[in-house]
Amino acid sequence: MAVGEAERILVSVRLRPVNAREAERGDGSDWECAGPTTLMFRGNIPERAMFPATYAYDRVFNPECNTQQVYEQGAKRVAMSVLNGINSSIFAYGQTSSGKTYTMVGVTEHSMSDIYDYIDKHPEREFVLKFSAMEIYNEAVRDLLNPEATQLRLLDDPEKGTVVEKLTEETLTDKGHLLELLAVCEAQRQIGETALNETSSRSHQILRLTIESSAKQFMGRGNSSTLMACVNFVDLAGSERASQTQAAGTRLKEGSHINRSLLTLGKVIRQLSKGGNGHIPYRDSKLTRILQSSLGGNARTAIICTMSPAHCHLEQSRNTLLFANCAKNVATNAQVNVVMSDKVLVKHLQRELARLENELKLPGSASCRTHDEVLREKDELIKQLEEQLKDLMEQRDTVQSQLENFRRVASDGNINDRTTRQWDDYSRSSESLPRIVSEDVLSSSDTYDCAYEDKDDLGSKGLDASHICNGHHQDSEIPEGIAEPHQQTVDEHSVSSLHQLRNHISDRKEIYQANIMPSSELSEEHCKEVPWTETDEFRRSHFPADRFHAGTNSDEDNHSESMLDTTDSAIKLYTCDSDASSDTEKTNNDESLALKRCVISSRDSVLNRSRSCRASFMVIPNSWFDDSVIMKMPTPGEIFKYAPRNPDKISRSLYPDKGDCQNDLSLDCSVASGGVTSDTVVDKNTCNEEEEGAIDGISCIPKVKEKLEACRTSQLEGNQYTITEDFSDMKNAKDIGTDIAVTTVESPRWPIDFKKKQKEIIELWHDCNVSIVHRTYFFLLFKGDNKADNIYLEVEQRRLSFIKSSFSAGCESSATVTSSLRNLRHERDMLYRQMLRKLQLAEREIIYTKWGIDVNSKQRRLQLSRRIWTQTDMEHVRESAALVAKLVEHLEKGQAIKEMFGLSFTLNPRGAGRNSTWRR
Ligand SMILES: Nc1ncnc2c1ncn2[C@@H]1O[C@H](COP(=O)(O)OP(=O)(O)OP(=O)(O)O)[C@@H](O)[C@H]1O
Repeated sequence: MAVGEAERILVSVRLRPVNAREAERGDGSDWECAGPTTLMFRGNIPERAMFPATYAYDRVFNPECNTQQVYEQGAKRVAMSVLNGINSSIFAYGQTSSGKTYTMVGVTEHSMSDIYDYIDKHPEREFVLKFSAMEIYNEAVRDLLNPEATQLRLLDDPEKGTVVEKLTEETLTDKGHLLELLAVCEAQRQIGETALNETSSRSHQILRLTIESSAKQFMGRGNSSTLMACVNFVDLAGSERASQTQAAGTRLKEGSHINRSLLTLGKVIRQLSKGGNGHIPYRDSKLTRILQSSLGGNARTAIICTMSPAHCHLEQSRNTLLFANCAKNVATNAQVNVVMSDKVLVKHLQRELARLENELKLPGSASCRTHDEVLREKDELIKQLEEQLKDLMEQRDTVQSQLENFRRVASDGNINDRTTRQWDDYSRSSESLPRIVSEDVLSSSDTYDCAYEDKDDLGSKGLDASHICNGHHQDSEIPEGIAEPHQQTVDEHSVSSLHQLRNHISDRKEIYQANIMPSSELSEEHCKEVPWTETDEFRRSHFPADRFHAGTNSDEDNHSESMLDTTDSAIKLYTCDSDASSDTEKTNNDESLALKRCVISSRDSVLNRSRSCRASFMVIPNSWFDDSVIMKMPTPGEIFKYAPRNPDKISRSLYPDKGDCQNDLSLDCSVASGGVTSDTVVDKNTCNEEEEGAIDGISCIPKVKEKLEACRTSQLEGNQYTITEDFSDMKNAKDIGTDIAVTTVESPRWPIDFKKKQKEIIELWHDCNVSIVHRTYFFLLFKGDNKADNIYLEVEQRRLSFIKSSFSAGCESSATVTSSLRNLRHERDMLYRQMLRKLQLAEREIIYTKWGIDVNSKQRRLQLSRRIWTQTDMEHVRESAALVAKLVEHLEKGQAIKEMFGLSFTLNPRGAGRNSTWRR
């Protein structure tokens, strides 16, 4: 086998003859050699079938074989490798009295003899032989050539591996010298008498011959190289059973050390035989540490396993054969060890350098391929990045052109300008109130559920009249709240309604909330919200008049008025229409504040939106600025009117006792799927099969079923049942694309819950360093006068709770917390700058005074910016919101808003997709 190739340990098994003691006991031989490599079990034992009958090794030697043959066929090749600069080791392994020492003495002598023969035959080379010998006795290393020496230490050498410190190394003068030293070793070795062996070796003996050789003709010129290797002759102590050796005292102690180190050797061999990168416990014994390089390392190795064929040693023999089986699978990695002179080393290195250079030049060489691959990968990466850049630029161009388009449309006198002007007029009429939150401050952002968009920005998303609120009637007024599948037509408002509305307007601010979504989703997405924004026509066709408590226009008008009357602080939503002129006309006719609910669409837009977002222009009341404003709840009659189902039934459901509905809850689930709409009202008294069936069709609302079940139970028990749970799950159902409108008719207690939730959210904003502008808008927009607000608050509260828990659990990197604080500071800086621009001197002074800031202090603006939204009490919050709304009115669209919203709604951009940069 060529050097450097994977080799395996050469394993042979030698059977010794049955000795006199065994023969006396009549212990016959269980084993015989079936061939040069096969050993067979011939014994007759009951459990025979449990063990293999034949064993194959590199060589097997029957009792008749002499040691010469064993050496020739089982060790010579390995031993002689040392002359070629290859480390080698020859082991004898087996139970006590099996013939290890007998074999190793012979093998060593034959090896030495052959080595000297070789030296004699190669006069052209100069050989230097060094001899050392040690034994490991009771886990102590002893120098056999220096008996006086104390226990030797083992050192780890980075180049040589484990070395035995201060081990005597004799340079041999001739063969006779070697034989003398061998005799010394034999004399020094620990031997003891056991029941099995009168001269039992009680230690592991390692005889080491190191050979250096150089070609004589190059010696002394500085350009010679030397081969250097060593050969180990290892005579291991024999594994033994105390019962068999009848060991006691010293012998017992020796035996336990022997067995322990042999056990480690067995583990090492077993582990090596498995291959792979598992841990090899070399360091568990001195024997394996010293022999580490000979076991699976830079060495050729031969192991001669010796066996007694006697039946009484069957178990030990089997163990020996198992060890041999493992050993034959151990691969070694023998190398020629060359010691070079400096000159040779330089030459060698130069040659190596030239070779490597050639490899680099030649295409197809291993290293070139590696470089090529790396280059190819880089090229691909560059290509990908270029494509991404191109995409992004295209998207930017598209958005820009859409913006231009929309601006053109807008400048043609569309309704938005007019609406804005009208609204400005209205808002100017109320000096004491926060001013309109400007369109400019609201730029596209998809950070949060709601992206804020200014009117011009609608155009930037490719919105023209046909894009906006496609599929909705232009004059559909949507009474606010997800719950109500009812809507009003602006045209149908009576003059008095408009008048009332105008009065309300004076208490309101315009904010709009616009979301971006692909146009392909527009109609579908919008339709998902149809149950509460659908047209009259649709409503009439699906909900015949007889199913309504008030099914006529007149009734609706009444309702409209009623709503205006009763929901003083309600947010009004108007769908934007595809026909701008109509809208304008409507606006003119109504002279009402155009509160546009616009779903903005752009297929090309890279600005995504959450499905839970709604795009709306909203007028928000300033009721939050005034605690005294208490929302009026719909009367039971109004609730009744909204439910698109049999009024009698609902009436029964809601008012079983003719009026008391305070603790009832009814769920109206309009499931629009495949053109089918089914309505179900659930309450404690109407849990009938019809309703159950309808609800069964809504697989995504398990809570409804639970409530039904609870209702039924309650009915059976005759108890009143109250459902006060939130409806976030239903909101979720809507979000995931199920067309469900949930109408909740619940206890008028919910405004109280709203206040509580609002307070919690304010605390959470504070804890989570949420954007000030976000807080402001949220605070102003969601005032709790409808169920939809409750859902938004629920979502907001849950999200913030999650963020807070993530912060406190350390789930989020400190960088996220830090960056949110940093962003908050930037936001305050922005407000600080805005103060000078947006507030008149007198106005500023009033505000400073109001906020307890010395009007003459140098840092008054800074102080003010640092105080906004720092407390969680309602008065402070209200003041902060009012001030921020005023300051952000005319902010440049884009950067500021991105920063502001970037910190609020995403914990961490990790894992964000390609559009993540857009999702702040
Ligand atoms: N192949 C053989 N032919 C003849 N006699 C042998 C052979 N092998 C061993 N013997 C004899 O068996 C006895 C025990 O042998 P040896 O001491 O070599 O065993 P061991 O394995 O070294 O035992 P221990 O582990 O106890 O040192 C010796 O008297 C030896 O001469």
